[in-house]
This record gives sequence, structure tokens and C-alpha cells, in this order.
Amino acid sequence: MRLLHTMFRVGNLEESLKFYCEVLGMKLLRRKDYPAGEFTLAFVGYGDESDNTVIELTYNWGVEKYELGNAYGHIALGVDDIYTKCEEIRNHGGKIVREPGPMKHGSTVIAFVEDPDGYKIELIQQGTQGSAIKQESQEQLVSQ
Ligand SMILES: C[C@@H](O)C(=O)SC[C@H](NC(=O)CC[C@H](N)C(=O)O)C(=O)NCC(=O)O
Ligand code: NI
Repeated sequence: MRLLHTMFRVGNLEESLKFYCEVLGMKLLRRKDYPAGEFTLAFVGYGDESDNTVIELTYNWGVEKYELGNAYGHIALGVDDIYTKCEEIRNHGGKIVREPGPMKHGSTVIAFVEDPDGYKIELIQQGTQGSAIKQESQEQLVSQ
């Protein structure tokens, strides 16, 4: 099996595409209207769906707002230089809701941005997660 996509319902597809493509640098992979269901699907990501997990943006015609509730957490993107990326996102009008820095109680360097609908997206500094993964596996070994 393979993780294909995560689906977000969005209130303004053009605004979401602007964010995911112009601010986060994703490509619009495909887009299709479903008149019978009065919705549009747009798939965005960093590469073809054949070997990339992508995001499915679902726009229900005329529905401009959703209650996100308190259960949704985030999706995560790996970045080479989190500090520069956050500046770029801010300069493109993106909303950084948690400044970059080591996570609480850990060493992974993270930041959070919000998309136009308020869905949180975590940025993780590549190379800092490794120490956390190694530490956790060492702890598991010790506890066995
Ligand atoms: C293409 C595949 O990745 C899909 O997720 S399409 C699934 C389809 N989606 C919708 O109908 C979107 C509009 C809907 N109003 C919504 O907001 O979810 C779906 O859920 N179909 C249901 C079914 O039983 O086929
Ligand atoms: Ni889907």
C-alpha cells in the first residue's frame, strides 16, 4: 500500500492554489470539475502522484467556510533551511503561526504556517528529526 493524498475541503480554490503553489512551491498536478456533484478537485504536490504523496483540495461550489474543529493537527513538510523558508513564506503573504525553533521537550526544529482555510502545516528542518528518531529507537532498545 502507499499513502496517496490528504484531502482538505477549501472555501476558495483559487486562494488555496495560490498558497500551495506560489507560497509553498507545489505544482498543480490535475484539476477537475464535477458539475453533477457541484464540486471541484485539485491535486497539488512536489511531484507526480505516481511517486509522491499529494494534497487533494476539494471545493464544494458555493461553500466558503468550514469548521475545522479541534481534532485536526497538521501535515508536515521537510525543508532545507527553515529560517529562510519562513521568511520567504512571510514575504509571500503566508501566515507563520509558530516561529521556527526547537520543538518543546525535543530537538526537532519546527515551525507552523496556516493555509487560507486555517489548516496548520508544520515545517520540519531536515536533518534535525534524525536525532529524535535515533533517540526514540535507542530508548525503545533500552526499555526492551
Ligand atoms: C478522487 C478521490 O481522491 C476522491 O476523494 S473523490 C471522493 C468523492 N469526493 C467528493 O464527493 C467531494 C465532494 C463532497 N461534497 C465532499 O465535500 O466530500 C466522495 O467522497 N465520494 C463519495 C462516494 O461515496 O463516492
Ligand atoms: Ni480522495
